[in-house]
Amino acid sequence: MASSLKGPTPQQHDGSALRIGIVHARWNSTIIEPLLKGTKDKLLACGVKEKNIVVESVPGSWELPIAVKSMYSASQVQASSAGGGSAGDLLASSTTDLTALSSSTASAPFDAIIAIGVLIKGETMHFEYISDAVSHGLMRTQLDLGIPVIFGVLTVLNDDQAKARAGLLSGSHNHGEDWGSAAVELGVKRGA
Ligand SMILES: O=c1[nH]c(NC[C@H](O)[C@H](O)[C@H](O)CO)c([N+](=O)[O-])c(=O)[nH]1
Repeated sequence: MASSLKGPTPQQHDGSALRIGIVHARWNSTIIEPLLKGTKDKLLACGVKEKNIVVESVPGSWELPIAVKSMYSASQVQASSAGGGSAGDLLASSTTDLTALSSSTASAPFDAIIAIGVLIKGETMHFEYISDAVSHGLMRTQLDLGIPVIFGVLTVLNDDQAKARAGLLSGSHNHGEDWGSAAVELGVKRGA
């Protein structure tokens, strides 16, 4: 694969005080799983504590914006009722369904939320409509809520493009790593 000028220039930031949410779709799970692993591994490498990473899943990418909003809102409600508290040691890391969030996740505000999905072009216009709606929905959610929402949605034209961006092909890069870095950077800068 020819080398490209494209790609982020990540910065080094200390994520040890951050609380990060991850919401991922279950569609195309053979691509979702390595993306999720790459994201989590990068968060841990940046010092984010395992117990401060909360993971939830939804059926597909269409549900990501509302799931991000629900994750944010549930943590805000719990944080206010529990008297706030730092991101510190208040959380149990768990892979929970969205409905379980309000009961199972301890209270502390999120510093950033990462939305992960994989949209692969099919025969119809379904791909275009979902891609457009989800990208605009996630952008609106972060601006409305004032919390960084990292765009971790692949919109690809075929399976090989998806595999390449999940780091599954020889010499390919797992884009989840970039999303983890972005979440830490924005989380740190937001709290600065
Ligand atoms: O995450 C995805 N959801 C997809 N559809 C499901 C959609 O996101 C919703 O979950 C569903 O429409 C129910 O609301 C996809 N396709 O249809 O191709 C896809 O490629 N990726």
